Amino acid sequence: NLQPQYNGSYPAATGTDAASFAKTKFDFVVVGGGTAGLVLAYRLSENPKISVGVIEAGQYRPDDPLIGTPTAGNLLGNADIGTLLGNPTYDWMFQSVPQAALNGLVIDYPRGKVVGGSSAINSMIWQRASDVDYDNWNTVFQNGPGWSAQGLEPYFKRVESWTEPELLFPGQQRDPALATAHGTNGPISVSYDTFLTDIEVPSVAAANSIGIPTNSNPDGGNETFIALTARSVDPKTGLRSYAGNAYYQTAIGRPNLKLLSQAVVSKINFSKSGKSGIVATGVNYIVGGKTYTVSVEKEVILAAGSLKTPQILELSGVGNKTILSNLGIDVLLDFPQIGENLQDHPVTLLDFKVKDDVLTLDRLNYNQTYSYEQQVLYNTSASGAMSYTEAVVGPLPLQKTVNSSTFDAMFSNLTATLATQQQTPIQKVQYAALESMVKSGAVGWFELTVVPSGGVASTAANGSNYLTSVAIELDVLSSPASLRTWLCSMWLGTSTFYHRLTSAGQHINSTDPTAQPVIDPKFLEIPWDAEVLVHGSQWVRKWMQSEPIAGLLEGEVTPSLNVQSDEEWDAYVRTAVRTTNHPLGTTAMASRALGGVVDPNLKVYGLANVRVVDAGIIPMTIGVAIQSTIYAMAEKAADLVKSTYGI
Ligand SMILES: Cc1cc2nc3c(=O)[nH]c(=O)nc-3n(C[C@H](O)[C@H](O)[C@H](O)COP(=O)(O)OP(=O)(O)OC[C@H]3O[C@@H](n4cnc5c(N)ncnc54)[C@H](O)[C@@H]3O)c2cc1C
Repeated sequence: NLQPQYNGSYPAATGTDAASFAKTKFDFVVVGGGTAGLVLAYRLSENPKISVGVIEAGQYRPDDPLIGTPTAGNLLGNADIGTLLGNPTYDWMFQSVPQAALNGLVIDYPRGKVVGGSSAINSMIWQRASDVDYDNWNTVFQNGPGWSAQGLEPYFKRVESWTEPELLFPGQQRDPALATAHGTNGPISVSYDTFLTDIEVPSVAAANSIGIPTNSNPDGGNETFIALTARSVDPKTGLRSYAGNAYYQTAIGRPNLKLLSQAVVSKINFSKSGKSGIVATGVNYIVGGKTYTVSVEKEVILAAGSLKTPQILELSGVGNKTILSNLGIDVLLDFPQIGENLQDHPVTLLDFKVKDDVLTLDRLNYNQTYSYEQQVLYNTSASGAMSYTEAVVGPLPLQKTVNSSTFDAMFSNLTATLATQQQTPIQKVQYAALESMVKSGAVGWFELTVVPSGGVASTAANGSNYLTSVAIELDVLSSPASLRTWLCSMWLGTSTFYHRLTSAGQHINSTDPTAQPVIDPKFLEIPWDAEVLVHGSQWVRKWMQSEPIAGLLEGEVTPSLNVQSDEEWDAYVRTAVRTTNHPLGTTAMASRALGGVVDPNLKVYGLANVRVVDAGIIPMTIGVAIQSTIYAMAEKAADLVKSTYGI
């Protein structure tokens, strides 16, 4: 059985405590030691004259094998060493409110609660979106050319230490442009799987056989089609490379950087309005039931994630005045857009039983000899099944998965739906951008992924092998329509992502800073979203029925071939939707006129010295998984802060 390799004790000390932290003079206080927060902490504290304090609710767990070992915490949900998701040591374990369009289904929202944040618990897929997604931040959301594909490119590179792939998928060429797209000197190690199960290559070949080509350079500005995806794993050690070890641990000795773990920030304190807005003077945080206050000389940087940063603003009196007044919170700044515009990538899973002699990761769970051999291999050479992360991703243009009459019918339904909706200014431009993107066929609308194990969409029978295919909607219209989807596979499984335009949001309904906010992604409230998932799931079935993957499968388990008509698929999809864990947009970076919350310098409108740097600032879903984008944004944010103060 898999055993943890670490014999130290948790939580590890970070060299400060609640009382001494409160007495320290900080130029910057970063709220949230997660993905973006630790990039800021690392970069700002490069200057020894600048003092940086980070407050993180979770524990500091360096060298934790559950975080470090790629297959341990996520894929092997039933491994003896435990799981990351659904484990309160690592996960806030949020849940959505019952979803009206999903017959009251409640969606689990895992979020990292540990030094490193969600980068410590995520699936490590490392993708960059098509240029148009970033260019929209400049043109559509009016943030200026610095926020464009070209403006962000140096920051994507600054994050990465990229190693080229050893293995190639069917149809993949060695493209020198893939290397040019990546950086080689940054903190995060970016590499490719060196171990594959028996599932990936036949899956890619099957996609090729039904008209989906392999993209040899998905990171060079065009994300579309099937590719060998990069991952945030150090190829030398086989360990997850994340904000905790790549950024924080390498800066931990700096005397001007202090990180207080296991402390929950409850509010920002403000003084009277200055010339450029209301001035933050510091933050309150709670440790062991006691509230402490730390003051700040220059800025408070909120990096608590898209589901927590709005909560802290609202608890501090900055938000929708009706919500705040109802809770007895003094309103400092009425700002109804805070916590709105929640967007996410929904996903639907299909799973398939795989023939007994075909290798999937299930073997690690039911065959102790194999599991032991693989652990030895991992410990001695950082390779083998324990080093695996999902390798096959494919953001597909909608036109590749539905025929032109279905495409046209979907659009006329969408137009009819939108005609009945009142759209906010930001939703209007989001919809226009999404319409133009989907029609161009230049971006993925749903993404397929193959997960070579079971137990995700249905309960795995012991000793059997599975694959789950995932259909993820990528571009979703939040408040009226969801447009883009991601399809994945793993026992070969399927999931879906999308760009959404619904008045989805997340707000407080309690003054307790430890209470979870009300999270309402409003999944599938726009019929378009359900249609995308239905057609995406149907496409995944067709894919899995194509050779050479079909020959490895015993058959479809979930939803099963009993589901055939569009109506049956629709009913299935509404029971099966989950999140792919990419909530964003709740403090959108956009012009004030559009209803943005932060300006292009990431400063909250109306506040003199509070910035937000986390997934919440992304104004609209992008066509890929979002971690590399968040790291790049945070690197750029550090430059913006430095240039503000000439440091
Ligand atoms: C299960 C899962 C799988 C994912 N898989 C992938 C993937 O494969 N590829 C990909 O690209 N993306 C993936 N993502 C998404 C990606 O990891 C996240 O979007 C990204 O890490 C979020 O970064 P962030 O800085 O916005 O927030 P986070 O990294 O979540 O950081 C927020 C931090 O703030 C802390 N915090 C919150 N509130 C408070 C408070 N009041 N006081 C003190 N601290 C607080 C939190 O504990 C946390 O550490 C996944 C996410 C999850 C959860």
